[in-house]
Amino acid sequence: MILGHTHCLNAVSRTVERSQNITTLPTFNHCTHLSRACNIVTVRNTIEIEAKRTVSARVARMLASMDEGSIAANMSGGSTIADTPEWKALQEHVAEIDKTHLRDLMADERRCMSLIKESEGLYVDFSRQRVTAETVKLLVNLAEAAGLREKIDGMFKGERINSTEDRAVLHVATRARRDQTIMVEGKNVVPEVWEVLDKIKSFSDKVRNGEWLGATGKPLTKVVAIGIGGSFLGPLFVHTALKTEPSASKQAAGRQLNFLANVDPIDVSRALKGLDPEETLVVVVSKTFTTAETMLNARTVRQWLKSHLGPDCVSKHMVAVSTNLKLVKEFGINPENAFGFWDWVGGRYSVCSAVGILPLSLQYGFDVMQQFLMGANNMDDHFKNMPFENNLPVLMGLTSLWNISFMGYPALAILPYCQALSKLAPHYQQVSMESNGKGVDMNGKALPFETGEVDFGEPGTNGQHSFYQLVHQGRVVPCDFIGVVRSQQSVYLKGEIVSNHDELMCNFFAQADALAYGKTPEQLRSENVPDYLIPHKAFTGNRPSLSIMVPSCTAYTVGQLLAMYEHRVAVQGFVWGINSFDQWGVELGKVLASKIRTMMNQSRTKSRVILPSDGINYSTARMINKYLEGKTQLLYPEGHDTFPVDLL
Ligand SMILES: O=P(O)(O)OC[C@H]1O[C@H](O)[C@H](O)[C@@H](O)[C@@H]1O
Repeated sequence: MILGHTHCLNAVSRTVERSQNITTLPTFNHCTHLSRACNIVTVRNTIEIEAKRTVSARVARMLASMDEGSIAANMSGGSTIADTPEWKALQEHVAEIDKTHLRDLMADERRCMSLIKESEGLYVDFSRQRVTAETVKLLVNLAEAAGLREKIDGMFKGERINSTEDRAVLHVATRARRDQTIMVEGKNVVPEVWEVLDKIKSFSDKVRNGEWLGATGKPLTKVVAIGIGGSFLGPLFVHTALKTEPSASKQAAGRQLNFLANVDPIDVSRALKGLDPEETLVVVVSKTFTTAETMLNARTVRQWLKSHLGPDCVSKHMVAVSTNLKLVKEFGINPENAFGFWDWVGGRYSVCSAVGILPLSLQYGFDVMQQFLMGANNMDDHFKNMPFENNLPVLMGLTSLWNISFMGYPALAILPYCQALSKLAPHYQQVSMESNGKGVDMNGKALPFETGEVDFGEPGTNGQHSFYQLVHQGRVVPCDFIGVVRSQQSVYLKGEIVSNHDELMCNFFAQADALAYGKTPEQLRSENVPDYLIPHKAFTGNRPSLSIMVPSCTAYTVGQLLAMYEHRVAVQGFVWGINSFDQWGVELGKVLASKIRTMMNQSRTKSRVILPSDGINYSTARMINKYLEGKTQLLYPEGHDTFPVDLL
């Protein structure tokens, strides 16, 4: 019992020490280290007393508010990765690292050399992480204790590692080479993958070369991709990355790809604005084909097409990407015009399936997208085969886990110094936060530590003029800096001392060192900064970051980056012992929205006031009634569609 307490209170103390630098405190009611044998009330009192002695009043208050139930609920048996000696060794190692400053660590060139990895054309520099060779060794030990190698192999072998949905996790198969073999339950799935890819090539070629025409005989040069979440963010990331890439943009000449994700009618209006329905092809992208937002948007756009082109236009103007071909047919899309994928591809991991490859091939041509698939496949091979010490996604996953679980830094800023990568952060937000934002392990046991990280980001240098202040002098937020050697676009003005891209990259190099080194009061004094300003102008430094440099931002390297970040998330989840491939946390809100939808319909059609007795709380009922009073939307006119004003 004492051991358990000591361990938990160490975590508490560390967190409180850093509490100026983090957003949330850990969930102490997940303390599984409390001995089951001891009396629950005594446990709580002991922690309270200890906590008051060792940590701040804020944490003590939190602990005091824990009820017996929450402690008891988490005292079930079984162990987690946090019970292993390898985890504990890392916890103890934190004290060693706390004695160091990055300023000194960076002076050790041998250390830096061992932390810079060059592989697959990528240059990845871990030297500004708060780690030493010893930390890496301990992290690799932890990975081995967690069975990381077996788990990676299990994923590639098509084992049903998504246990709560009883599914394999094989997005790697969607970018497999034609001659690769990836078995799922005794069957090689690669031929099926290529059957769909061949169909995408043939269809996108026909649309692009004018063989496939719209209902009125016009070429379909505009594409609207309707989808949300994983059926949107990955394709948007890749589309944004390739827009200004010279060879891809040449292929896209005269073509346009718009996305429609939000159920907000404003998004409908913006996605369709300026489009001629006669020249527009609509791709409905939904793994399930049941997502409320996507289906309402699909019905809305179908109506927009029909109202302009007549009732029979759907077969020429609408195609679908889904695993649910039955619902595609019921929607009215010819199954011949549907592009399938499989339940072993998770939504947020689906950009390499038809979800991304169809709309992107329509825009850039299949050959460009094949380069993208090859880049992702290259990173898959690297991830599968490379020893942990030189495995880029493994090292990224382990160092981020170190930051989150041991150093107490729960966020990550993704800062590409490349405008083309501006949608990496929103995409990665879903991949990371939906995958690893979990509270229980694979067996449903509450975890004694928090998982997941808070991801956000903006391209540099924009972020520098926005939120970097906090990152430099406020909370500690580990950063991923991503730079590109050769820009997609080159500008070098006569008379300027550097090119525009060099100017951008000067910032990329500077920011990582500014975070690591900071600026001391002594330095400021030597610059004659007045005393009263010294505390304001000092930078503590010692703030960790990762620097990634890619040779150029092409379809191939974008594929590599995508897969590297996907696998980073898998590594974290595998080591924490959670299921990174389900997403039950998104369900509750959907169920409540559906309940409110029914009430809203009754209220709109029968002018009925919503009451708490309808099974809704007072505050929500009152707020909905207030909304309904606003009369921003009148009763739906019988038999008429209303479109956003812009599209009327
Ligand atoms: O592709 P769909 O079935 O329409 O799903 C779209 C999205 O909706 C869900 O709410 C999930 O949280 C996402 O993981 C998914 O990508």
